[in-house]
Amino acid sequence: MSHPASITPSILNCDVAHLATELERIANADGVHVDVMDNHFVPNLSWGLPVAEAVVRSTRLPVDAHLMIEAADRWAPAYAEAGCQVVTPHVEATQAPVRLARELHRLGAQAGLALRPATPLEAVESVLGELDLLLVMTVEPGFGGQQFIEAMLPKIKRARNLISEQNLSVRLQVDGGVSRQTIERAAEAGADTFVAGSAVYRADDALAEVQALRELASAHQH
Ligand SMILES: O=C(CO)[C@H](O)[C@H](O)COP(=O)(O)O
Ligand SMILES: [Fe+2]
Repeated sequence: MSHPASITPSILNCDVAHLATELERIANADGVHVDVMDNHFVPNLSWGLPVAEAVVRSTRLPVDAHLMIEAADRWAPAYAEAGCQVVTPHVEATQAPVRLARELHRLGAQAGLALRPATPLEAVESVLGELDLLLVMTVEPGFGGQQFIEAMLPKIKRARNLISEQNLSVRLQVDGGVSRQTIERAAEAGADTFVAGSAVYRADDALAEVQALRELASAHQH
């Protein structure tokens, strides 16, 4: 069974000079998605722990940290300590996903795990039971504003099947190119948690955009 559709806007391309105002624009969202990039795991540098802490302090919404960084085992626990509700390192960047998930739980956070588009689901199959959230990337990680990779839809379906077969309640998140044009197909395929960056922040009325995305997703969930 899917969870009710959650919309978690990415603040990657918001106006960081006005962080508090930008967070108010999405006050009706289900969470805030903070993209951490280290210019090694991905060819881009965004921000790290101090900004994640500032976001946690500046919103009442739960914060999910998407860690596009190497040495995830070394750095991910600090995001749990900073008050992020969900911490999502990449499976390609952790040596010990189970130990890391358990460490995140011990620190009071939920444990996520993300997959690059080219990483097969088999990489997480045996550790799904330790997770609260599985993130299937629908763009190559590194930049906002890219086009949704349609070829990820079968992977989302298989991820949903794996979660059901193992009788788990892991959230299935999609991230990258999610908009009114793509969210229905992602929901149909089995996603229940939707990151949308440019679609929300480029809208004149971000609150209305969040609501529209949620309604479209809900209408297409199984
Ligand atoms: O992880 C990411 C990029 O690596 C971002 O979360 C994602 O790109 C959101 O932006 P958009 O909705 O514009 O694609
Ligand atoms: Fe992200």
